[in-house]
Amino acid sequence: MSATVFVDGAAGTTGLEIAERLAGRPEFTLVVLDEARRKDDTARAEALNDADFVILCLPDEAARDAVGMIRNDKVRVIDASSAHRTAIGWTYGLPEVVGAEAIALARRVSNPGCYPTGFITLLAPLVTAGLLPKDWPYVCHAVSGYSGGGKALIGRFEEDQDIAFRAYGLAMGHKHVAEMQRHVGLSHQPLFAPAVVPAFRGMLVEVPLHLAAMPLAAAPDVLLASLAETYRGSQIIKVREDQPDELLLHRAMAPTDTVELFVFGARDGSQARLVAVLDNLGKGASGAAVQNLNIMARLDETAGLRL
Ligand SMILES: NC(=O)C1=CN([C@@H]2O[C@H](COP(=O)(O)OP(=O)(O)OC[C@H]3O[C@@H](n4cnc5c(N)ncnc54)[C@H](OP(=O)(O)O)[C@@H]3O)[C@@H](O)[C@H]2O)C=CC1
Ligand SMILES: CC(=O)N[C@@H](CCC(=O)OP(=O)(O)O)C(=O)O
Repeated sequence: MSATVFVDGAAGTTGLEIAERLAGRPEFTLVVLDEARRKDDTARAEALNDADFVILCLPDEAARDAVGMIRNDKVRVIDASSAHRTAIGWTYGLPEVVGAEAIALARRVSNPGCYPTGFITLLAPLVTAGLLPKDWPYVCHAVSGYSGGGKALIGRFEEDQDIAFRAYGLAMGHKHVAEMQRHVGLSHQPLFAPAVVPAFRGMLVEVPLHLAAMPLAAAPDVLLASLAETYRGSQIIKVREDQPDELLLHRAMAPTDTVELFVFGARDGSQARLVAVLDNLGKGASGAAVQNLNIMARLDETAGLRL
């Protein structure tokens, strides 16, 4: 018998891509509300309580409200918003870091943010292994395609074709900083400098490191070897052992649910640049939600993914 999956927010950017990834999967029966009822709280409450799985693709406040509407304790939730990423009672939905079994057993799973997916997959294993310090003030630069900001930012970039680069988060305190700190286990908040470029999807997340100035930092080749060992066998997180001269994002990037990790090291080992390249709508959102759904339903975790 197939499990029912209600996608709340299915008309949005993330929700649409989850529906695409689930289409044609016999293990699941997809439930979405039609245009007239998709914001009707009575219809939503019914769907939220009737489904085996609920995937929330909503703004944070609406996601919190949706969780509050669930009265049936059998319903299992995956929240794509940032509402519950450091909340008590929620499992952080990054199986490569928290372990798939924790997600398989959870009733409440919070999908990671797109930028934190890059930051945490790069740093968490290295800090846990003691190859980089946890009490260092890390910096994270990142650029994202404009679909990362949902329908509102898509509308803005498609209306104003003159924007070449948008730096933002300039007041600090971006909503992703808390989960970046928590799920790497850092003593200090990272300084996060995000930007948007006029490409629909795709992102590059970078952690530059002054290794020579850090206490107990391993050499770049040791960092690379550790990441390669951590993700050996993963079909989703691929550690690239080469050091290309440049990394490009393309305006018409094909959707992917993979993450590529790079370690660029200075010849004398004094500096390194850790870089993750991913699709904000893939492992950064919809692909991660489907991977977590597969794990929670104890199916092949890569089923329906674009690898
Ligand atoms: N886009 C991305 O790359 C990523 C997004 N996320 C997160 O996923 C969530 C969804 O984002 P995204 O798809 O980009 O956003 P969108 O703005 O594209 O979609 C959100 C959808 O939610 C609907 N909605 C808003 N309020 C309600 C409500 N009260 N009841 C029912 N539906 C409602 C909106 O309706 P309407 O169409 O009428 O506006 C819209 O269709 C957000 O929390 C976002 O932060 C996480 C990682 C990456
Ligand atoms: C380009 C852009 O605007 N990106 C969004 C983050 C997208 C994302 O990861 O969504 P969550 O916040 O739910 O994690 C931002 O910076 O707010």
